[in-house]
Amino acid sequence: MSTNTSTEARRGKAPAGERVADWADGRLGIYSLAKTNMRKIFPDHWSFMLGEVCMYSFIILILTGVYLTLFFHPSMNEVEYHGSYIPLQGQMMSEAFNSTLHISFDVRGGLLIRQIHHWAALIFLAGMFVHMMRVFFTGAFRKPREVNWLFGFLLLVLGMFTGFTGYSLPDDLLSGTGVRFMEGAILSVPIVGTYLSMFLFGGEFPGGDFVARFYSVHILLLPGIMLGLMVGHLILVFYHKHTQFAGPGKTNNNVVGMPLLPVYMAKAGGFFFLVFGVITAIAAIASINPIWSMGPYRPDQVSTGAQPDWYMGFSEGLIRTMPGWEINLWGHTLVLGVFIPLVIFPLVLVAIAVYPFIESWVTGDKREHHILDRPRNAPTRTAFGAAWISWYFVLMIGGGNDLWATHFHLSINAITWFVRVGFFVVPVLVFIATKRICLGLQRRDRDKVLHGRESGIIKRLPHGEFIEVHEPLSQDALHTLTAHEQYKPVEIGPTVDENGVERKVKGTEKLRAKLSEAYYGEESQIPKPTVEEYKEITSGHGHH
Ligand code: HEM
Ligand code: HEM
Repeated sequence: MSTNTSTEARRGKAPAGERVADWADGRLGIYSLAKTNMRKIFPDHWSFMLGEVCMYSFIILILTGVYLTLFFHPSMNEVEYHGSYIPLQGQMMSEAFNSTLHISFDVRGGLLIRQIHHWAALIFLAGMFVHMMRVFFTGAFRKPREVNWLFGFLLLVLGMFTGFTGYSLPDDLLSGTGVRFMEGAILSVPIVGTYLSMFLFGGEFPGGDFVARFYSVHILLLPGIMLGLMVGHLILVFYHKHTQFAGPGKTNNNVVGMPLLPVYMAKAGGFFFLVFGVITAIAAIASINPIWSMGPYRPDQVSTGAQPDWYMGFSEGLIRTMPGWEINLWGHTLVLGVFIPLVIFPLVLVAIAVYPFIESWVTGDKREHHILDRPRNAPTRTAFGAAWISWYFVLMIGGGNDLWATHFHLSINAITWFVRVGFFVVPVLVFIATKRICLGLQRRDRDKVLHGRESGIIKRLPHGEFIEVHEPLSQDALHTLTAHEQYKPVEIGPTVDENGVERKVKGTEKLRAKLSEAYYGEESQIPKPTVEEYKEITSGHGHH
């Protein structure tokens, strides 16, 4: 203490900022925390900004959501409308709908904030979708990041349900139709369906409770869990350190990039305002969910062109295109036309969650990976990803079959049949095409390494032959194009033991060997050039 006082006396009083920092360090240990973390290196690539888009749109959702809670009344009590929107004057409606009209027409900045909230939700989910694709196609989910992939997956699913509960709140004709859809799906569950529905709606649909219930789920429960998961997600990104693309000087044991402070923080701060600005500009220009033109919800009415928000479109597609099968058993009806889609719905999503574990089982690869794959170098994975996306989009076409029919003058039955057939056929075609494209790109890389880049310069040789001059690649480019590993498929191994006794090969072993062959067999990768090949061609014997 005395030394401190004497140093202080010698130097004069420390600046206020330093004193505050010292005060905080004495209580929170911020110096050592900052020392270890503030200089943390982040690699640079545009696709690493997608995670940030999710984070910023989530923050925007919280900020605008809080503003909306100040004026929104989560109640289904009937009231008569007396606001400034003339066409609905005197109509009976729920307080929820009434207050959303009030937000839209009478609260200062209300409509803009509502629109920002809704657009941010759409962008949040799109951001998560694309971010997930980035992580998937580059193999960033591999060890040690599988748990973080699961955190992300939960964020995606919870995000979808938060969005669903959100757009159900205003209690307009469109949102009510969406909730009715959900009620139908719940009712199709054998034995417990009716009880579940009674429990959720507090009696016969729509009852008088669901807006209030969805409200607590929407503003507290789900965002609370998501916030926790997001913090966990980011802590894990910090803990594992970020992955990076292959390149000179980049290895599995280092990270090449910019320090968190000041460079990355400055960029991230700017990027937050950019995302906020773009969402606000969209919200100010493009109308979204104009509930006044839909009117209040009445269970005996359905709005035309009813569409859920985009991320729920695939589930709607499942139901709209499924044949209306029903079976009657002992006086009970099992509505397979709704129940089967209800079962497929989580399967489409769970396929995402389990993928990292399936891939590591199939490939037998248990090592850590911090260098990302170029999608072309993992053709089977890339093909699976593309097939899954095509599946999702085929179902989305099914979800909007009425709009496709009216906008493109098509028969609704033709679209339904297209989706039914496409559900099985399109992913297979996309899988095959993607794999071929990846292999083609691998061949091109091989060619570039061995023969150089096509320069577009045509030369005529003295004897009249025309040739295109190929320029050799730089050492950096050569490294990047040949840095990927090429695996060998896992094999079943000897089927007789050391005593010559035949052992039983398990079905799972056979499956694994088959799948592994599909991942890394001869058909699934083009051998990358070897040093010998390169030397032979570039030593002057080659012709370019
Ligand atoms: C992941 C986060 C969230 C998503 C995806 C989301 C999505 C939505 C959507 C799509 C709507 C319908 C908006 C409309 O009227 O057109 C909505 C409404 C609403 N949200 Fe959220 N929201 C989220 C978080 C929050 C949070 C954290 C709060 C409050 C703290 C909140 C409060 C509200 C309120 C009060 C409404 C009803 C008012 C209205 O519909 O205009 N939201 N939300
Ligand atoms: C609220 C939603 C989410 C937020 C705020 C978020 C945020 C982030 C951020 C900021 C990063 C680091 C920068 C980057 O790589 O983009 C990251 C990395 C990561 N995210 Fe997300 N993410 C979300 C959803 C998801 C989803 C849906 C998945 C996958 C299902 C996922 C899986 C991952 C993985 C595995 C990493 C590590 C990638 C690497 O080190 O290369 N995240 N996330």
